[in-house]
Amino acid sequence: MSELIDHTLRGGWTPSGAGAAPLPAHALRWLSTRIGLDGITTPAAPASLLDVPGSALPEAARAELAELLGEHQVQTGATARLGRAGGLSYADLVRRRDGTDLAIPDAVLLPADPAQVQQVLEVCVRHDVAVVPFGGGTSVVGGVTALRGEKSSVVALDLAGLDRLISVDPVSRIAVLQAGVRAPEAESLLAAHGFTLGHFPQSFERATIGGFAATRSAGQASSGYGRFADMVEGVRVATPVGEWRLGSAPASAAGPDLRQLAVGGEGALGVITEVALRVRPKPTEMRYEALVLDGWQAGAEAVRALAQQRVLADVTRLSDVDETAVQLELSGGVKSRALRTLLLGRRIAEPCLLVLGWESTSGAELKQRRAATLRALSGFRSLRLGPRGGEAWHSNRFAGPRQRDALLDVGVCVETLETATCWSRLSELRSAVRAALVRALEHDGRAPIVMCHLSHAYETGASLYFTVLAARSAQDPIGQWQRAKDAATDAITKRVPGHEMGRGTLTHHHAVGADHLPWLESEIGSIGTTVLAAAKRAVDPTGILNPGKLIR
Ligand SMILES: Cc1cc2nc3c(=O)[nH]c(=O)nc-3n(C[C@H](O)[C@H](O)[C@H](O)COP(=O)(O)OP(=O)(O)OC[C@H]3O[C@@H](n4cnc5c(N)ncnc54)[C@H](O)[C@@H]3O)c2cc1C
Repeated sequence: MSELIDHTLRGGWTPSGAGAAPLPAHALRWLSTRIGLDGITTPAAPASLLDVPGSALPEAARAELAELLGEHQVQTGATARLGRAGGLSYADLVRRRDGTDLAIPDAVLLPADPAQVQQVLEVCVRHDVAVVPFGGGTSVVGGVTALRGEKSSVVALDLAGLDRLISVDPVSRIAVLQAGVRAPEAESLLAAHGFTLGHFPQSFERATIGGFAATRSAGQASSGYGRFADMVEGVRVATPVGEWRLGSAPASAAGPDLRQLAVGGEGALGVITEVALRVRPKPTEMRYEALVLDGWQAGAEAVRALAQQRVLADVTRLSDVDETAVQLELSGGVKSRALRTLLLGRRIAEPCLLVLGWESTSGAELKQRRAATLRALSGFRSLRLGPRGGEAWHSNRFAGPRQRDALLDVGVCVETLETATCWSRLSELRSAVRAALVRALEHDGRAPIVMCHLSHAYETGASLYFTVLAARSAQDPIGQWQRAKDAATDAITKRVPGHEMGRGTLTHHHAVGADHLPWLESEIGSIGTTVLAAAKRAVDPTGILNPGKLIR
């Protein structure tokens, strides 16, 4: 296991925590002035100081599981259990820091292969033990919170042992990977065969193949490679009623696509043990560059043009004026001052950064695709910054979680949320969510920083991803964020007059988990929740799988 995936490491993204990306002094000063930090620091509590209740796993179940997996693969010690006590949302991290309200599993199970996963489920059915499938543990929606539901004990089923590349079919370009393979390992296993998955979410360093499938994840290069769900050709799933394999051809009309019960099933409808994935030749050529457009509306129009003319770059990411300003402020220095002067000279009043990235195995093809993208943008007033801005984004693309550790350390409430909608409602949705977040987090006359970007574009619409920075409430840090999240989610799900749906989706790629569950019916209707409950009864009749997530 690499250091990065040591699950006992829940207080920081890497072993060096905030030290991995310390905030420069100028950034801290600026942040203090903007959001008013009052010096609250909450370092992550060492595991030894946390109160961990004894394991409630019945001895008969523990003994049977130990016989099946081996004594070392059934862990009931405090450190192992704390390491799987929740995911990595802001609320999870705050709880982990002050050690309160942690839902701690009674044991951690470490099966070695799909057959053992199937047998574990059979034992857990017999002993009526709840099972939380655990991949990289990077869920930000309470997906891996160790809820017991109606069961008296709950185990975290850690899939780290399912870490193999099973096969590569270079002719069909399909690779079969086990569910516990983490993204960096998946990329290096595939690179040995000349392939890539092209799935690069910000949680790349820690998240797993099974987690990506179970949550319908989307990576930063989704415009080129597609969302994770688009890559899934087939799945092997362990369920309490037996093993289920789905996906025998690239397309099928044999009824509804039941693979989608696993892809997006969030561990409530089965444990994914293997995934057959479409892979692509590993690119040898890359070009990243940045432009600045004037105003969100113009930027969104430009990305819509790219999507509808089908000339999107593989990475297409538009920051709104607030996110662009923060990026400039935090980078500071001579270069950012020079850029501000340049923007003023070009009369770009509301700079919105657009990062574009193309990847290919052929220089000529890349050139052609880049030219098509830039041609489609020629009707929009923009300032071309060239490769430097794009390459800077590319080399820092996984730095966000490290910076979050540093922000948490200095008392910032830092959290993100995401949604998606069609182009005709995109700006209305952005304004409504932004306003809801600002209202909910305004305190003592100080407004929070609310930033937004668009990083997944489709012909019919796009995603919106919000990042919030506010001074953390010393008395009630979790309630402070929960009220803001509720307000934003209400704004997203609110019915639009004349349109029987909400303004946007509850979640574009973070999934439902426990946190979004109260709003799910507003999106899929009571028929939708009944269908999901019926599917669950069919595959998990005693309800052991991931209680309280996705399905009530
Ligand atoms: C800093 C940060 C940045 C992030 N950036 C992105 C991003 O860019 N794009 C994105 O899509 N998401 C992002 N996420 C969210 C998260 O990384 C994704 O949801 C990811 O897909 C979860 O993978 P995981 O292996 O960590 O799954 P986990 O967190 O372990 O589990 C997630 C859910 O899937 C279930 N599950 C896990 N493995 C299996 C399995 N084998 N079978 C059945 N169910 C399973 C769990 O029970 C849980 O409900 C981010 C999270 C963080 C903390």
